Amino acid sequence: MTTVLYNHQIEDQALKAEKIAIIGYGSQGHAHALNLKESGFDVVVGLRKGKSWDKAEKDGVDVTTVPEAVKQAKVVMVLLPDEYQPKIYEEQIAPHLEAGDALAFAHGFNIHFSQIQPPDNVDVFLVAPKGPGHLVRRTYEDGAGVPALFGIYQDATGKATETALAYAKGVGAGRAGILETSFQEETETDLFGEQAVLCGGVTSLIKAGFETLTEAGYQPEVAYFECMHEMKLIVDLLYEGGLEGMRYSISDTAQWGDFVSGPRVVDADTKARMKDILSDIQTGRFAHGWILENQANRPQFNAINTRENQHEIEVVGRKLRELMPFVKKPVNTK
Ligand SMILES: NC(=O)C1=CN([C@@H]2O[C@H](COP(=O)(O)OP(=O)(O)OC[C@H]3O[C@@H](n4cnc5c(N)ncnc54)[C@H](OP(=O)(O)O)[C@@H]3O)[C@@H](O)[C@H]2O)C=CC1
Ligand SMILES: CC(=O)[C@](C)(O)C(=O)O
Repeated sequence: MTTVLYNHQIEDQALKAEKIAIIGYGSQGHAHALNLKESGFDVVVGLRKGKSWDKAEKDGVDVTTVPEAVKQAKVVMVLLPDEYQPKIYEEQIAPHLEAGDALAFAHGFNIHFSQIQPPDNVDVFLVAPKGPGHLVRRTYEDGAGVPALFGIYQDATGKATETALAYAKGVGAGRAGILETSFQEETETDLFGEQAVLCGGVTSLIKAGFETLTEAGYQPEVAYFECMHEMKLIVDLLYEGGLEGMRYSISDTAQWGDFVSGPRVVDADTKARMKDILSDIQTGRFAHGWILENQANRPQFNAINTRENQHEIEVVGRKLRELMPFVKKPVNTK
């Protein structure tokens, strides 16, 4: 596998001579389209009429229908929700792919779990920023970048790696680092990370801590500041300096608490359950459940989402964030 690459190691003139279609303009789509455009690439966005189409037009990017964008482009980056990709691919993308085109993804789910099976005569690659799309955009605007993984599934032209690296540079990843992976490794590690650590793990930990404090009679506002608001500040220190950097900045009292109480919260049983989660991903059990949930029109997803949005931490948090103008507005209010 290729070592970590940066802008100075990546040639992008060939890709700059081609048109890139970004299919979807959501969290990742808007970031890829705007970052690539500002990096000097020729971008067209493929959408349906609606909220994203209006936003793309307002942002000044070239927007058209999905089939038209595919017809115009040499590289087609699919940034639709994973669960919608197979149907839209079959109906609106596949019929318009030509030999020598490139089909790209920011997550390997549908290729790895064989929900999309591309023709043999196109390149298929992955450029997966390791961060939420809105921060891929915000970081780029700040002059920095979010690291990305790239992977090659199919190299029909012999230039798939050159194209993928130029694309990754264009979205800003070359300012941070670009690491080679495979569709299997990106898919399985990304699903594991978002379930057991980043999203599922952290939100469960935050809610459990908040509930422990409020059930003990402490003010919900204090519990919110302790368990949710300060989480970003601690994670910022981890982002900048790892465990050592964070521990340098917190008190020795907090560091001792970290050492003696942390292992009581996350213990060997937790790690055993993490291995079960990884097994569900590797065997396809998770993917199968997600595909069925969407085929049934998301009954569990919608019920849990409603319940989560009504959790006391959300009620308290919305009230407090309204009082703190410095807290950046949630991405869904832009
Ligand atoms: N969110 C993230 O930060 C990350 C996401 N990824 C991957 O990126 C890909 C995109 O995810 P994400 O950006 O979160 O998706 P979002 O849900 O944020 O955005 C989806 C986009 O697809 C459009 N869309 C939905 N249905 C259709 C349709 N039928 N025809 C045309 N356009 C449609 C939506 O437009 P409309 O307004 O019309 O609904 C919207 O612009 C996924 O593969 C995901 O796994 C990878 C890394 C991180
Ligand atoms: C931001 C990211 O990479 C996630 C959490 O895996 C996702 O949104 O898919």
